[in-house]
Amino acid sequence: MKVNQVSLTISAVAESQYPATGYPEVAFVGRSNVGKSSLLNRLIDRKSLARTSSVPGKTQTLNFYNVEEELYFVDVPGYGYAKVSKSDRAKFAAMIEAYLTSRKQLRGVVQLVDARHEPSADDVSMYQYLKYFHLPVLVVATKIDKTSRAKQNAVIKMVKKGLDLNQTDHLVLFSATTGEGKDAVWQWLEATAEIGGEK
Ligand SMILES: Nc1nc2c(ncn2[C@@H]2O[C@H](COP(=O)(O)OP(=O)(O)OP(=O)(O)O)[C@@H](O)[C@H]2O)c(=O)[nH]1
Ligand SMILES: [Mg+2]
Repeated sequence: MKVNQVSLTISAVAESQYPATGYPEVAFVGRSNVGKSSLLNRLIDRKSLARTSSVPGKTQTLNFYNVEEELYFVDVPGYGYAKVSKSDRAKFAAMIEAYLTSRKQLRGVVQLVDARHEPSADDVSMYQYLKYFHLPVLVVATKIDKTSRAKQNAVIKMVKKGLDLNQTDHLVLFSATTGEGKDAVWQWLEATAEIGGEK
């Protein structure tokens, strides 16, 4: 999909603030600093609409991006960041949980993992959690630009095994830096959110 119009509708911390338009939604989850906001920017061809940072913990709210008045991308705070205080972590967890488990418009979740490392215990928990609630998941192994081509098959194996990836879920190797994998992510998004449009 070629995105012409996209804007941040709201940075929400409570359900009452979620948009009421009823468009399908896709959420982006993953460890802090894994590259969620960067993936989002790459998908919509904007350099920095979603704020990114080399310091983990940048995204602290549920950020709803209206894409072409057709769907929302929801940028979710990262998990597994040790420097976030315990009480803040509990707050984030409750907010994310409420959203993932009760949002009717949520069609699927893009879960990011770092292509350079085995999925962490937090990654595994998150994947199991999403599967428990029967949410379709696209696993994106990102920062693939930091891995040599020769190792790509090994990355696929490592991620599939680490998460015990379900047959029905897909895996895409991705780089926000080079754009590799972008079309494959869009294909999944369009199919999952049931939206049309040319790329
Ligand atoms: N080389 C490379 N760097 C990346 C890629 N994606 C993200 N980064 C870098 O990783 C850092 C974190 O990226 P963000 O997109 O802010 O990560 P995030 O998951 O949104 O982080 P939080 O909002 O803190 O949870 C930034 O310095 C990005 O430039 C990628 O595909 N390749
Ligand atoms: Mg972010």
